[in-house]
Amino acid sequence: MNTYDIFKNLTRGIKFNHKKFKNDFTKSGGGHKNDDKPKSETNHTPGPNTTIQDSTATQEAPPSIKTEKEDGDGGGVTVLAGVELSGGAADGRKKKKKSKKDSQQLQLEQQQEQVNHMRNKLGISVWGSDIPPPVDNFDKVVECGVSLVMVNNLRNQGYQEPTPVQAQAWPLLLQGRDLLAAAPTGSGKTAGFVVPMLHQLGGPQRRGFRALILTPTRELARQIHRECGRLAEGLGIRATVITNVNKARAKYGPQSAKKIDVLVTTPNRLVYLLRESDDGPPLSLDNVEMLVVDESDRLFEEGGGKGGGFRDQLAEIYRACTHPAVIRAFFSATHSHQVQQWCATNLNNPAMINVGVRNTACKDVHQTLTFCGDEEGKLISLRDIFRKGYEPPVLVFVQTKERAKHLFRELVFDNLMVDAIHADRTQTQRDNVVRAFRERKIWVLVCTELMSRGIDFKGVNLVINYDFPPSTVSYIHRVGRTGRAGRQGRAITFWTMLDKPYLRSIAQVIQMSGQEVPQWMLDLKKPNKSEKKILATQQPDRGHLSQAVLHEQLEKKKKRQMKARRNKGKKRMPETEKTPIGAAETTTTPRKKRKKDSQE
Ligand SMILES: Nc1ncnc2c1ncn2[C@@H]1O[C@H](COP(=O)(O)OP(=O)(O)OP(=O)(O)O)[C@@H](O)[C@H]1O
Repeated sequence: MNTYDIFKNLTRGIKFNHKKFKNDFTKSGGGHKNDDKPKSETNHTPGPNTTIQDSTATQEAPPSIKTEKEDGDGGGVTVLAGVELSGGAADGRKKKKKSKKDSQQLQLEQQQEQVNHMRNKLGISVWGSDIPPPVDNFDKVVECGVSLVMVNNLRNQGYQEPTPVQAQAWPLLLQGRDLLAAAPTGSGKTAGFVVPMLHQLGGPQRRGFRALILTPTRELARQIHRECGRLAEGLGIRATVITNVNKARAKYGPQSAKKIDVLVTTPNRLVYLLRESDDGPPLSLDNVEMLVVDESDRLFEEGGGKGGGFRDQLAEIYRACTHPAVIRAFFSATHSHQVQQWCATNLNNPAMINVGVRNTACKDVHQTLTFCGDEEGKLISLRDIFRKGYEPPVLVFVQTKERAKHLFRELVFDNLMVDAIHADRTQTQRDNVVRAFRERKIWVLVCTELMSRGIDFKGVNLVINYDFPPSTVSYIHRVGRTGRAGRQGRAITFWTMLDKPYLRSIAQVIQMSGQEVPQWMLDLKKPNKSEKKILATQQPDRGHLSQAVLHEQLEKKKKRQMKARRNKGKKRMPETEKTPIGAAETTTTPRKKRKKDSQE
């Protein structure tokens, strides 16, 4: 290759600006063709836009290369489209950078548009910085680093794709972000935190508890424990649930606890164990890398457990998780402003996600409100539903454990295969009832608020709110025991005049989930502050569930009174020890009078 060839290659496409470099051009004898120039090249006739970098070279710009004029800027030398070298070189660089930036920006905007479209389709809203796109199929989940073993475990459960909450929560938690997630009942929140948790743990490490899941009830803790087991199959990770604190003390001692990676429990049991002080607490949370609070709004409530409310217990547990890089995740079907505020203040760059319309009932549940007049009317309506034919299993919610007992006694002779679950039953009884209901040995389960949250009974077809729920949050969770994982369900809520002040708010929740309610219910007066307070703090006095219950209670009362009278008779002092008649006044002087007398 001679010098000309080298020069030609180097200056290919370069244009010379005659006007700008006129003087230099004249000085160097411009216009004289180079003698070294090959014949073929000399045949080129420079056109008006043909640029010449040096008098020695004449080059026609290739069609792909833009000329200055095409660029609309008369000052520079164009080497490649949009890139100028001399004259306006700086401008050109800027322009190139700008257009590169523009195209990158455009690409980013297009990607964001696609992500937004996907989120809209899945009903996901997000808050926080750098939220990764949702993973809407299992291939993308594998791309995020989740092991094939775990994805196969998900497929073995019959799951075909992630649910919306999983699609958005998984990539966030896999990145180690703190998270607050709200998604409808039955939308797969459990796997939403269990999958990234198991991924985070990797495999067994014999370092003690490395993940902790808190739930408000023992039943829910057991259920989550079971799900952990199913999804951890083949990973070697072990999970446990605290069923008995006394056994737990021995079981989770310094040696044995090391084998178990995941602890699922209610806060009060854990706090009890953490407070053991003689030889230090029997279990340690120092190695917990992931803390999950399920039903987080419930666990932020002040009341709710022995030894302080849930919130105090949660704070104690939170303090005991001392690992510097602990990931914290809060999940619930109902969003609480209080939890959101707390998370925004106390978590590390938290992400917040919401699926569907906030604080509304699952849209797959067909909901109705039935006026029953009074308590007798409710019982008649209930029997009517059963008489007309129903598809078990059915959950019937009542206000208190006493009412659960009474309704059970009413229904037990109706040939319904009925049982009841409430806090007065022993843990073994509760476990047996839950098992029997899952196995369809029980068709109708009378229950209290205890069963309203989180419990996943497959295929519950009907929920009956026999007693009006105490709040919209309670309503959402109760009716959410049906219509799970995309199945259809039905919920009937009985009401009497006692419930009228609170009818409007429940009617609104039903309307928000896309269903029709009579306009007059929506037009009812809003409960005032004091009514709201009363509803939130005390249950309405509903009287007796039925005449039979009333009769039974009267009988019981009579028996109690008779027994008390008998006991009183037995306790009377023997005749000889009786106070002399004259002294009776002094011994029976009322306390108030005695005090007054002494003051005098
Ligand atoms: N990806 C999925 N595809 C299909 N079904 C799923 C999927 N993930 C979970 N499920 C099923 O959905 C049902 C409800 O899941 P889960 O109990 O986790 O709901 P949840 O959102 O926690 O409800 P709740 O708010 O009532 O606690 C379960 O039976 C579960 O097996």
